[in-house]
Amino acid sequence: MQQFQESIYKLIVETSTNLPADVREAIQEARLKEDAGTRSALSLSTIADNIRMAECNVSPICQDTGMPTFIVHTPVGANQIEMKKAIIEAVAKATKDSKLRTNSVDSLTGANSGDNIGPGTPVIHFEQWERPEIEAKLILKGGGCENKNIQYSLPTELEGLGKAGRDLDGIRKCIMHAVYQAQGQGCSAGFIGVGIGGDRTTGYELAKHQLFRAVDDVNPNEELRKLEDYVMENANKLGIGTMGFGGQVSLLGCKVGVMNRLPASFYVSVAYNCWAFRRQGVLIDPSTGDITEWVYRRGNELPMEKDEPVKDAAASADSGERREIVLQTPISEEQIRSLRVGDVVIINGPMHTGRDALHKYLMDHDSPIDLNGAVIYHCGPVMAKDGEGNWVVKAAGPTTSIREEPYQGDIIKKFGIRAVIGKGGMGAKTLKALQEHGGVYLNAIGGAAQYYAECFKKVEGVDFLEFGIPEAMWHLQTEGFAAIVTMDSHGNSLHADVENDSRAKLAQFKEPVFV
Ligand SMILES: O=C(O)C[C@H](O)C(=O)O
Ligand code: SF4
Repeated sequence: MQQFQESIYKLIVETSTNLPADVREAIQEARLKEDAGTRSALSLSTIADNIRMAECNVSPICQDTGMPTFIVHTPVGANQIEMKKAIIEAVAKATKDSKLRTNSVDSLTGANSGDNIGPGTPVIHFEQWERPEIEAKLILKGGGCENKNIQYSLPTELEGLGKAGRDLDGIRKCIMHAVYQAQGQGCSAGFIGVGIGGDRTTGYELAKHQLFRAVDDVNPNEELRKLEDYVMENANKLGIGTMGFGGQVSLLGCKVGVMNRLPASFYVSVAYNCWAFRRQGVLIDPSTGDITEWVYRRGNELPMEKDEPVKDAAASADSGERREIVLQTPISEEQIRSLRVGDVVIINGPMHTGRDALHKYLMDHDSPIDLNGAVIYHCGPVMAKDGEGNWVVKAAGPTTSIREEPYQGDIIKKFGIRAVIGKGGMGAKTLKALQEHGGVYLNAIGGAAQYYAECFKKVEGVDFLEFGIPEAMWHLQTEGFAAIVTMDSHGNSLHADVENDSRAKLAQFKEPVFV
């Protein structure tokens, strides 16, 4: 069992740090489709850089290493109880080694278990098969894209698309809507797994299982193959683009499965996965516990091509229309008011992380440090201690900002914050506060956790470690953190623009296609 545990550990490390070749291929193709110099193209090169860095550093591609979900096939008679224990041990070790973030949180108290072990985590499904080897597959699907999953109950009425009936065309509309409603918040461009039928639980399960298909496979069901092709061709006409910046590619893969349903229910369940589509699998020899084969082509088969990173390319992009502005924290109101949507800013100086627990806390408590002119980074990093006991940032991309929408505007005003960095954009209340107070929202590239971790030169301190590592307030000395102004202090929001634009585009898919 010791060797089996070691093999599972290798599977976890590979999944978290080395994006498989089929996923890389889809990202490379997207890069070719985006016009050079656009925000989406620049973001894709940062993503490519990040994939390369994660592989090279053997560190998480994205700081959110998700809900570890294993699907294990075992020969008849194999001891699944012992295997489960070994998988749990391997998860705990991978967490200790900073290959996984501490991601298992008590839902009632908010306490982080610290090792990814707890009721319901990790998720392990066993199934027997009549083959002699063990197959273990793993998906690490993060919380931001999980939040963008959606389940439709047909018949229904869909925004922009009208009636969706209990037929293939109704299903088509649901899938188009699913891509639209995700916008950039699940770190588009994304992959979707779709489950048709089942009940509420098995429908979602089927949808998630579709994500285990290779990106380049062909659906054996002719009708579903046509549906997948249709979605791949048309979803990209929505213009959402990488991170919701607008662009040619919003979807990188679509896989649809079907199962029977009850006469009264007709669910279409959609599992949305970000570009950081981390899934891998291994075949294991039960007599030795050794890995005999990898299930998906590994990342090293397809090196990501090098390109200029966003901060270097941005200045020359779009024939000088895009400005690059270097800001030193604390930032003045005047500096902030001079920024416009589309500007690239490079931040130097102290920065502070803060996400869900901190925002809730700050509503009715004081801040442990002066936040006047400060930059708050919506980020739950992976942290580790070095040989001397000092904290180091191992992975630190942005988290979805919209979750802080109920608090953000009030907190900006209460503490004098000048810039908020996150991803996916924020809503009307925050936009109003940015305008009134003089603040900006800066969009970083979701999932680019290695790329941003390099900008944090020193950990100055931490508050609220009792919230758990991801939720604590980390004080970070920052150098060269590049982000794009997507909401400014003049009432402009790129997110609102792209959403309105894609809503209008969605309407072109209203007419029946599969009749
Ligand atoms: O939890 C995180 O760090 C990020 C999350 O996956 C998100 O996409 O918002
Ligand atoms: S931050 Fe983005 S890339 Fe990372 S898990 Fe969340 S949705 Fe995926």
